[in-house]
Amino acid sequence: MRGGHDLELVHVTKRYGTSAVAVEDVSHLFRGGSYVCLLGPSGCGKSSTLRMIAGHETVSEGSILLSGKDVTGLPPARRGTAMMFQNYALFPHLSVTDNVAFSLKMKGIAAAERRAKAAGMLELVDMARYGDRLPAQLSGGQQQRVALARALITGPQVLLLDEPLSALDPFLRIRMRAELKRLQRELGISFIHVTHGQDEALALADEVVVMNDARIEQAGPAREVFNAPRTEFVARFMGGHNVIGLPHGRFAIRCDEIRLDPAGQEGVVQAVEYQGAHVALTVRAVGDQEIVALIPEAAFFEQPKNPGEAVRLSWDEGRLHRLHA
Ligand SMILES: Nc1ncnc2c1ncn2[C@@H]1O[C@H](COP(=O)(O)OP(=O)(O)OP(=O)(O)O)[C@@H](O)[C@H]1O
Repeated sequence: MRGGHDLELVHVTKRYGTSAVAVEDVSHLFRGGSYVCLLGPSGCGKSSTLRMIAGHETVSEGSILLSGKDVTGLPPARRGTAMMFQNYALFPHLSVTDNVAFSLKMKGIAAAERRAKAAGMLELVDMARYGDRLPAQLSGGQQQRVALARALITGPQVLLLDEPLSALDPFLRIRMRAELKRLQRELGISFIHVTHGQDEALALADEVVVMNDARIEQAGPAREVFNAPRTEFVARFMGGHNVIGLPHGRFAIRCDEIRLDPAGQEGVVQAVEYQGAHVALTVRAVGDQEIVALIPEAAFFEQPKNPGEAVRLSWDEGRLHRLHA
């Protein structure tokens, strides 16, 4: 069933000039009110997809529907979407309030109403005290909140975020991540968030859409994409998995499903990496395959292993996921 503010891509292709396709025949339904992360390596077509949804880039073939209405040819301001850019793109000479109220001014809304609405939005992003400052007088995280308020003031059904956290330091990134999720829940609109980061996608998304080479490789709930990668690319890109070649096919298995077991397969430790809660053991096993075992740290330090040592590994056959080409 197609709900209220579903966004649908129907056979969408993007070509830049005569060069190769950036997005190839992508069809996907983004459910209204969901937090979706578009994830994939550099150049796979994430930003192009987002920019086409926003209307900042033309669609070469196919169509984009929002709430069942074809918005493919509409200008950005008339689609019901809003975009928050990676560099925030704030006007340096305008105060925070005027930046947030800018699109309302363009629409001819009276000054008093603009200021009231902007104040409400600044409240929402916890920036009410900073209305009179200029962007240069704010920290990166604060500028980002202003950019969010500026995008949200148009009342979009879908907010598009292009790598919104990439300019922040790791500590702030985790705080803003929680903030984005809270906002999305409170507003009940869809967020489509482009990221390189697997952790970020897993932490935020109701749905993870993994792109590779201009196409969607896998889409689904975060837990499903992580636990049951369909292809070798997804298994490797999401991380946390081994890809193992066995006589009956190629399989993925989570690194934390591999255990040290005196009755297991033989291998030689190549590397030992302390990761806090776990220790990652890289082991060269049968057939010269590298297998990473994540061992809980207490268990590891009961019987520590060093590079060059022989170990034995095992796993439950039932935890193997067959990979498709
Ligand atoms: N304006 C443009 N003109 C020509 N080619 C472009 C343009 N924008 C993007 N491309 C090409 O299209 C492909 C997809 O680019 P896109 O920016 O959508 O990828 P991305 O997944 O967002 O990458 P990144 O994570 O590095 O931002 C790339 O090969 C890129 O070089």
